[in-house]
Amino acid sequence: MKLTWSQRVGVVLFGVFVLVAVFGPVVSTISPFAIDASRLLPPSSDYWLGTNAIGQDIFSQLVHGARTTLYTGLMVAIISTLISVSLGLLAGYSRRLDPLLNGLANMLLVLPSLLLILIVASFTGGGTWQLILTLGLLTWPGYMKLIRASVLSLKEREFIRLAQMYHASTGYILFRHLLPFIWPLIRAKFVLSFGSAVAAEASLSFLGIGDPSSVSWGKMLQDAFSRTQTFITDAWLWMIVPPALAIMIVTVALALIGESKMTGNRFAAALNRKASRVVPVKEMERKTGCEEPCVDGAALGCHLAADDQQPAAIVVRDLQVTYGAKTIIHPISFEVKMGSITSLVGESGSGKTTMARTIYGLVPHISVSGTVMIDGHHIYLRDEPCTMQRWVDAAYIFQDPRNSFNPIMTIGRQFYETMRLQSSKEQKHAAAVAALAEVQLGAHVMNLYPHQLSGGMLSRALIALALVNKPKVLIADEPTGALDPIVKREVFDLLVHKVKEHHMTLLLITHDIPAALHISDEMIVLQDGVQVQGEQKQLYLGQGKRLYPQYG
Ligand SMILES: Nc1ncnc2c1ncn2[C@@H]1O[C@H](COP(=O)(O)OP(=O)(O)OP(=O)(O)O)[C@@H](O)[C@H]1O
Repeated sequence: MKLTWSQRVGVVLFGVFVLVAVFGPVVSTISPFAIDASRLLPPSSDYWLGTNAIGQDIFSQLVHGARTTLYTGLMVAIISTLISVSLGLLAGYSRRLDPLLNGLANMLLVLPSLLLILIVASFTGGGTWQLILTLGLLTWPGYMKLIRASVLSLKEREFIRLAQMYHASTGYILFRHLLPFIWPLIRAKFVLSFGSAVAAEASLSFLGIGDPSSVSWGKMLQDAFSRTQTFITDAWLWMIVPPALAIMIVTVALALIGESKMTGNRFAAALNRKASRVVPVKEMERKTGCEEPCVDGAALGCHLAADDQQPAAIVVRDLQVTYGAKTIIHPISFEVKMGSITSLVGESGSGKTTMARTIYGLVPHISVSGTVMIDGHHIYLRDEPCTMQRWVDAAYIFQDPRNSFNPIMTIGRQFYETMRLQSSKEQKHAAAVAALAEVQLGAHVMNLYPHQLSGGMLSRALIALALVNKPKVLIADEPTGALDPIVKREVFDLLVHKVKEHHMTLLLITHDIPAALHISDEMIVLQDGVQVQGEQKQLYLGQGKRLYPQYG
């Protein structure tokens, strides 16, 4: 992690006070409570910072006070951060818990926090731990709402939806996929909570709500301000300035460490790259006793294509997709034969992506009616006894390769997560390297992050990722859409070559009509969510040929 100069200043200043808190009480031989000197002595070689109005050593109080103040700050930061993060994650992720947790946070936010802390602290007594708990339990709502908002946006990403679909546990999704994205927020929350707790502890001790049995910087200030001698002599110089300066330096140091440049930029960068990695599944092993599809024509989900009795890899029957009152896909039926290439073409907004996502099971049940089967497995049948294994039975390539990888994980790690056929790390590594070699990428790519690869390399890596589990069916949504024409053609050819080499079934969404006509066994044309047939279809395909001659 590279620190800015201001953060380095913050770390050095804060480090000095941590050293004082740890070693100061050892160096200082005088007890902070001992009253064995004259009153209001100015700084000298015996009493480095002088004495207070009752003859106690101010240096000793300052170093012992550092311990109390920093300990309080640390504990409050830990408690408050833990509560913010866990409640923020739960509220953002769980629709059921959100109203309750968000309502609680809103309620605490509208109450005047200082007044609330004062009331609670007065009732709980003046102990250090009472103060820590009061501050820790009342200062979480602001960041909790920030974390909740981030999770609400992150959970709409493809990689989270896929993980949910394949029954990855909530804990796995929260810790492996969401937590890394909100890590910068957590870091900022911790550092800023620490600073505010130091200031709050000082303020409460100054107001007389603090632990009477321990010494703290706030208590030193309260002591100084309560004596008139402080102001009628020069004593304010050593009674008020040292603790006030210490509080100021520690809070400024923490503010510098937690400044937004460290947190904001990385957070924004992480969030701005839409992370839609493929399948992060832990718990999707095939259930035992599951029938092999299409062994017997009567078996569940088994279907033979009508024309030549070749098994159908994808069966779509009376499929309709509706978002609210809007019908995106009107009832449509078709089949894609095993080992064939079918292209789905149509104008922008005609529903191609919606159709592909629906076939792969990425659209909520509530929006879908009709039947979809992949390799004999129903996609939208509840209580389906034999669930399809994604990336073994079928794989999906998203539109934009740069958006298809999690930006904060190496390519290698993303390969490992999707693998289901290999058990040991060595086997996974070997399979990933072999898949990358198939698309002419070297093994070094495994150690790179997505931003270190060009668009063409990412497209190839995505194809390799799709191939690594040897799926029977591949659905590719404009896999070359974001590339320049030359690389586009190279990647397109590579994809088709690999599909044929591995005898896979390909459902391809593309705007490249001439290329689609060249490679496809079947063409499906969509217009406003309706399948176009006959003369109208030929007319559209003919127009496409003329409009996009560069692809021909
Ligand atoms: N989640 C959604 N909620 C509401 N409407 C949606 C949603 N997703 C897509 N749509 C609508 O569905 C229609 C079809 O969108 P879709 O992305 O499937 O088109 P497309 O043919 O793939 O377009 P393109 O070629 O530009 O990618 C559009 O009118 C779009 O606004």
